Amino acid sequence: MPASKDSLYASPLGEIAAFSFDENVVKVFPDMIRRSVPGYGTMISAIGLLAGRYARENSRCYDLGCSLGAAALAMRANIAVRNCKIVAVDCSEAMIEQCRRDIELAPAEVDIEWRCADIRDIEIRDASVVVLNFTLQFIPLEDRGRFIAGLYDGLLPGGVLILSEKLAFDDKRQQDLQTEMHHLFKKAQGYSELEISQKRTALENVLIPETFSEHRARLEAAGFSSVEVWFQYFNFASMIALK
Ligand SMILES: C[S@@+](CC[C@H](N)C(=O)[O-])C[C@H]1O[C@@H](n2cnc3c(N)ncnc32)[C@H](O)[C@@H]1O
Ligand SMILES: O=C(O)C(=O)C[C@]1(C(=O)O)C=C[C@@H](O)C=C1
Repeated sequence: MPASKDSLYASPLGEIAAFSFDENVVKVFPDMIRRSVPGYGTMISAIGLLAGRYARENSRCYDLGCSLGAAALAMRANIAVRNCKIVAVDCSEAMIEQCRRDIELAPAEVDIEWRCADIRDIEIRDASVVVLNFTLQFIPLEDRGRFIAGLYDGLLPGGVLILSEKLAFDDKRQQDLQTEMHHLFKKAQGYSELEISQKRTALENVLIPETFSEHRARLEAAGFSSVEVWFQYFNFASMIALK
């Protein structure tokens, strides 16, 4: 399906519903995420390279909150080991249906299993690579610790977690500046003030960002021995956590 332009928030909306990954978002998602997340394409390419480096024979690579499967596809293009399976999970039926409909898999290639499930409910096991590309931010705060601890247990020794998130900042000047720069990025991508402000309202209490220190503390508490930011563009960052 050709990607359509995102104009979901272009006209004034009387009441702004909480943001959800429904059929309307699915139709415009590739355009929406590319024009909303600074550095998105760079992060997807790097996830492919990291999967090529870390994927192990007889293991699984997980794309959790896969949306339309961009990270899963980047991993598939880079994995060269045998008997390594990609498991791509999303709780939005509209997203998973689109993946199943659109993504052709030649039998010889690395297998991708598309699963419609809540990532808090699945068993993660034998994982050499786990990707959370802008997904943890949508999980209720109180569930994040237990979820990351389970994910850590499912990683093989030497495995990697790639965690990309919208960040918050303790310092108010940084918070204001990074938010302003993100909005300027969106404007430069063609979004109007109205689109930016209505989307912001829709994401309130739905996307809950945390600081890098909070992410690092949770990852270390779960057992990760090394956590670093490898990419940041304004308030969007991607971390590598090593088991
Ligand atoms: C910003 S999108 C992720 C983008 C995608 N990873 C990419 O790289 O293109 C967040 C996704 O997480 C999914 N999601 C949010 N909470 C979830 C949960 N508890 N279980 C499974 N998927 C979830 C949403 O349905 C949505 O598709
Ligand atoms: O913070 C914003 O304004 C966003 O649009 C960010 C964000 C995200 O980080 O997931 C929110 C929802 C859409 O899926 C695409 C991008």
